[in-house]
Amino acid sequence: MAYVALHMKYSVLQVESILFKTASRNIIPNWEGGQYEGDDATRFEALRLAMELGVDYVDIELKVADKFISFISGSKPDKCKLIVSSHNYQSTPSCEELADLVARIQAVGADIVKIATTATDIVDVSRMFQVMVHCQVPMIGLVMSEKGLMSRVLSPKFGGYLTFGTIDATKLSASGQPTIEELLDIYNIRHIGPDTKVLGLIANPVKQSKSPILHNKCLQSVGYNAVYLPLLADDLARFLSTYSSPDFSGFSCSLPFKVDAVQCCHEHDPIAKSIGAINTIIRRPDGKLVGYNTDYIGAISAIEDGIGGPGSKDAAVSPLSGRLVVVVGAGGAGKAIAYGAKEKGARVVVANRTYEKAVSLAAAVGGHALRLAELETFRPEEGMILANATSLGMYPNVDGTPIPKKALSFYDVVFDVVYAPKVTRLLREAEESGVKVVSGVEMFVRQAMGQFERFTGIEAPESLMREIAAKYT
Ligand SMILES: O=C(O)[C@@H]1C=C(O)[C@@H](O)[C@H](O)C1
Repeated sequence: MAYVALHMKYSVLQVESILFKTASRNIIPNWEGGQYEGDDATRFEALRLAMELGVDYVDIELKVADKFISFISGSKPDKCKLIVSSHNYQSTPSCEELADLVARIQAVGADIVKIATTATDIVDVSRMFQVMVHCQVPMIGLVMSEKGLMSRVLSPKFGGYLTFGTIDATKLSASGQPTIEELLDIYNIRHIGPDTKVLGLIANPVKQSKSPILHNKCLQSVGYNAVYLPLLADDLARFLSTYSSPDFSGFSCSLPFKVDAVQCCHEHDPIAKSIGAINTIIRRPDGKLVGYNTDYIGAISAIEDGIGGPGSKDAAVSPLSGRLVVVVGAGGAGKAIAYGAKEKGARVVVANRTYEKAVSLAAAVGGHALRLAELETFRPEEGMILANATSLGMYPNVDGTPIPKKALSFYDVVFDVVYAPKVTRLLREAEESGVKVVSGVEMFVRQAMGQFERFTGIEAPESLMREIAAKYT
């Protein structure tokens, strides 16, 4: 498997096509987590031949490095650098253990140290970063699995010698590996260096999000030195306290952390405080975390313009005024929509799987609560508006929907916060029932505009955001 390694030298990247004998798992020996079951002599001979053919690097496992160096009896061409590697497919050791491993690899005569571990929690990556920034020799430090992605993209920021990307997304050599195209075109890795700010979406799941493509393309368009990452976290507070550097300067916050985020922030925008949910966290230079909610304006303005046409969000009297809005879901997005609908003069009904949460949110906005099952027959009046604020229908569970199709004809307008896929089962069935629909893509773009301006202090490039959202959702 030919590998393309993105080689960072003083943050100038050279994309080099390098044959790594052991880079691809199907020729990493099985005792190092790969699939190669042959003998070392055959492997060593192939590496020796590769050096003769002029490869820039040869990568050999620490366990057999002494044996390999004896095998080539010191006849390594000066041009070829020897990478000595260690793979851990189960976990990421402590900083001390990683530092000890660096020393052991150095001691066998490596030109470049390479340590690849596995993240069981996204905070594991911070230990690799700590060892990399203090390493006195060229070092490749990578943390495998989806939770380790930031180690691959931020390698140039923390002094990594190179990072790996696969040419074909269907043929990874290690879990969580991005493609070369993603590294270059989405993460703009050629321009990542020690001063690059880190932004990202803290959520679980996170793979479905289009925020990375949206924000990274817009950051590049305005020349702002930051990269936006999908951050698959298990605990919001632990993530924020681990990555506490001012360089980690702004986050989108989504399922399931929008309500937790309130307790994690030191200060809150008044609207976010009233809603009781945060989808945008800004770390000020003094280290304080400030919470905002851009879902509110994103969803409500999308629904208003969806009901009354473009510009209705600015009308003296909101098209929502006096209407009955049924909000399905009492989590972060549901709180934002229920609060926003009330602010716009609507009457609010909240339905939620956990009825007590529906009762609590309904009480907060002076509305009523429903059990999910009651949606099937709930039809107190004409002209109602339905807003789905659950993740039902979100990729990959695209067959989910919060309400039976036959009940959709009770509504004038149906809105879905879910934007991946762009046309959810709920929106499809609403259209089939002759109901006006408002896509979650509208909310997604509008809430992202507010976030972008908080992240950068620069007005969001709306037309570019709409172009990207149209292309990638
Ligand atoms: O990228 C997403 O899917 C996130 C989804 C949301 O609901 C927003 O509040 C976040 O800001 C972005």
